[in-house]
Amino acid sequence: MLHPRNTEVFFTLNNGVRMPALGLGTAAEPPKTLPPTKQAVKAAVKAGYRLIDTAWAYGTEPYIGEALKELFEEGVVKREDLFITTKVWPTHWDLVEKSLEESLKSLGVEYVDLLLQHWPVCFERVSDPNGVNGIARNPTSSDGKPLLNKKGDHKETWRQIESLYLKKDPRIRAVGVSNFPSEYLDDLLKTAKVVPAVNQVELHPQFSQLKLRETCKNHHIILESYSPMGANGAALTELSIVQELVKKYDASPGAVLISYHVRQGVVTVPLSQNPKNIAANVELVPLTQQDIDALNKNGEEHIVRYRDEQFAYPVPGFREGHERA
Ligand SMILES: NC(=O)C1=CN([C@@H]2O[C@H](COP(=O)(O)OP(=O)(O)OC[C@H]3O[C@@H](n4cnc5c(N)ncnc54)[C@H](O)[C@@H]3O)[C@@H](O)[C@H]2O)C=CC1
Ligand SMILES: O=C1O[C@H](CO)[C@@H](O)[C@@H]1O
Repeated sequence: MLHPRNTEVFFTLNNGVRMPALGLGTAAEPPKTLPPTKQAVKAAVKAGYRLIDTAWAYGTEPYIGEALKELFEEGVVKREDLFITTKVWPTHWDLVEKSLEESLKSLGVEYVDLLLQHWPVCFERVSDPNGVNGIARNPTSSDGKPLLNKKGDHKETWRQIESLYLKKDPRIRAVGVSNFPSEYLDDLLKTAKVVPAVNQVELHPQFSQLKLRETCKNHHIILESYSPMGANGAALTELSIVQELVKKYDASPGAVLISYHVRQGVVTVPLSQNPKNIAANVELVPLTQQDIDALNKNGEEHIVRYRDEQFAYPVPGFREGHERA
């Protein structure tokens, strides 16, 4: 039986915008900016990817901008065929429009398809010549602890995002959040005028987040998985339950891990700069409901969060499993 490729699957957001199921992740931590990002974006688009996931905080937007310029000039793809996501970092919790303007300028495009609130957290803004556009990405106090803005209100970020959206600002087609647990979504929705279209969170067979899946389903919020390989080191590709499916379907582990999401209506954005892996992640493996249930069960019984952000510890669920601080 023939199956579509993961790059050929699209989901419809709660405002009617179509979002590709598979995208390319481009996270980096400045000042380790990543020129290879440019080549990765070009390889991914040539392999059929239409979604690029980035963020103001990654520092990779200028490299993505260079790749897009060349892809447009070479006639490989048109802007309207792509779906570009960027995000507002907690340093800009009350400066959403400025963040959007800086991202658009770096990307060299007139609009993004999806603007996300990166975290339900507020930081102090501290000057740093090595930061992103002169601002420290992860400001810390003298004791090394995250410099949270105690008077900040993370719901202000959503108010600013939804206000741009409600004004029909042509620079954004859809809006959403990231790293919102169920409790924060429920709270946001008490006052929100716009229901987020997407919630991008860590999600994979070692962290299946069944409660959050239910909350998002009830509100027609599409879930988007980050760290689908288990972040740097791609530990999930070695997981025995994944390896069993690799054998069962004669597939690559990357394809199994991506198909696990796509078959559940979840968008995912693996990071890779390796053309072989970029191509491998495209193959849709016809996992059965039984396979998916087993993977989800594993992710409830043996939870591992691969991303550990100390600044997020005040957010419910982000401290569990992490011993420091
Ligand atoms: N909203 C948020 O707070 C976050 C968003 N993200 C987004 O999600 C993206 C992906 O998440 P990451 O944490 O970067 O990790 P990931 O789980 O995508 O893993 C990346 C690692 O997997 C490897 N890899 C990729 N495909 C592979 C394959 N087929 N076989 C073997 N290894 C493979 C890569 O070489 C890299 O070392 C980020 O680049 C970013 O765009 C990531 C973290 C947090
Ligand atoms: O999106 C993100 O990626 C980084 C890792 O580079 C993480 O801090 C952030 O939430």
